[in-house]
Amino acid sequence: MRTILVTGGAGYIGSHTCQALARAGWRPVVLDDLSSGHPWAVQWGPLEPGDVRDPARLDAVFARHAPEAVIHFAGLIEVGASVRDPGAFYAVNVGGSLALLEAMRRHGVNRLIFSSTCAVFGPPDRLPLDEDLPHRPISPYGASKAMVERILADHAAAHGLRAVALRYFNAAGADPAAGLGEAHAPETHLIPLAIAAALGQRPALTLFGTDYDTPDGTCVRDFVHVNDLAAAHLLALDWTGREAGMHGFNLGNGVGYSVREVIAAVERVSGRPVPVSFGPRRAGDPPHLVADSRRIRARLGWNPRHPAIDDIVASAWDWHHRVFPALPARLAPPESLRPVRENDDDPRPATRDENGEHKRRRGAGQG
Ligand SMILES: NC(=O)c1ccc[n+]([C@@H]2O[C@H](COP(=O)([O-])OP(=O)(O)OC[C@H]3O[C@@H](n4cnc5c(N)ncnc54)[C@H](O)[C@@H]3O)[C@@H](O)[C@H]2O)c1
Ligand SMILES: O=c1ccn([C@@H]2O[C@H](COP(=O)(O)OP(=O)(O)O[C@H]3O[C@H](CO)[C@H](O)[C@H](O)[C@H]3O)[C@@H](O)[C@H]2O)c(=O)[nH]1
Repeated sequence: MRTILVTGGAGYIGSHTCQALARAGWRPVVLDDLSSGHPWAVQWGPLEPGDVRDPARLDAVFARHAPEAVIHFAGLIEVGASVRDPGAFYAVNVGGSLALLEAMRRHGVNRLIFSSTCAVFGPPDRLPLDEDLPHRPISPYGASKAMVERILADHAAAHGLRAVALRYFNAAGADPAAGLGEAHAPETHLIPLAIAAALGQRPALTLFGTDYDTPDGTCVRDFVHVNDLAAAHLLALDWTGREAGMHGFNLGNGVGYSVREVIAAVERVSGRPVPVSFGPRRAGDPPHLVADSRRIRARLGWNPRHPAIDDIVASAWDWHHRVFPALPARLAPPESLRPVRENDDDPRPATRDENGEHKRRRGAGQG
């Protein structure tokens, strides 16, 4: 069986991708510090707890498992947090990628798939967003990913790295049958928050800005099912077996939905109203992001199987209202590995110190 290292494989997109890798005959070894990931999401190979920035830990994992390739999901993900705490984002996203690349070189591994983002582009000059647009990120999060893309291109030229950067648009949906779904804490993403509001778990969903220059005044995003993202990683992996160099691909369905349209989809699927309140714009949010994914379709043969917004929302709804609440407590992380969060929405307990305060394992504003 072929072994692949998956950093951040205990997280949302990483866990779905590990399932796809296992189905394709790979043995995914997950390196994750569990700062936002979950042991219950690691089901298809070993979990190696650790920080991707730790060279000694990386050396031990590479030596023990001898992976052929790497998929690098580990990182901080929240645009708004990156505006408030940019240093943490550069440290983890850029520093972690550099440490990983050096470890790959030390261990003779030269195939890498990297989780990039549409946020590398910033507000674009044209829509939909194709790969030829310049990188002009407006958030530290987007800038950190753009820097890593540049670093990958330089490593490809200097060291023969074969890399694919997949620029996801908005990952959404779940695979409830596999026991997988989105479980960020605190949650910041639109669809899970709208579902939580429909379920009465929060008083209302706050609309961040209703005065954008878009058809209904709210931001427009391109939501792509997480299993369609997972499938793209398999195709990209094959590609690095054939093609030299570093290649970036935009990955979305090519259809935009406004925040209000997503709320309407949650109401249709759940049969419940989503109470809303109105707030100011969120820093770092571009108004309109829709992918032109013709390049990945043509070159890698990517073809999304769940493009309809109602199907995406229905899988998320099933996960959030039925599967996630029923996860047995024994699947919670052991105390020593348990991530500590502030404003924790997760019903399972977090580590607290003797004063009852949440302990934080690191200073980052983790999303
Ligand atoms: N969710 C989206 O819509 C989206 C969009 C574009 C890009 N991305 C990128 O995709 C990747 C995965 O996103 P996700 O939504 O699955 O997030 P996630 O938070 O669920 O997963 C990230 C994983 O990385 C781990 N991690 C974080 N810092 C680490 C470190 N220093 N060392 C080891 N592990 C660490 C976390 O514990 C978590 O399991 C990220 O790189 C993110 O920037 C996500
Ligand atoms: O409570 C909320 C949450 C979100 N939104 C709005 O809904 C839209 C989508 O927001 P998300 O937080 O769900 O997703 P983002 O578009 O901000 O973020 C996603 O795309 C980014 C690139 O822009 C990053 O890649 C990031 O990791 C990924 O989650 C945005 O306009 C946001 O302002 C609200 O109105 N209220």
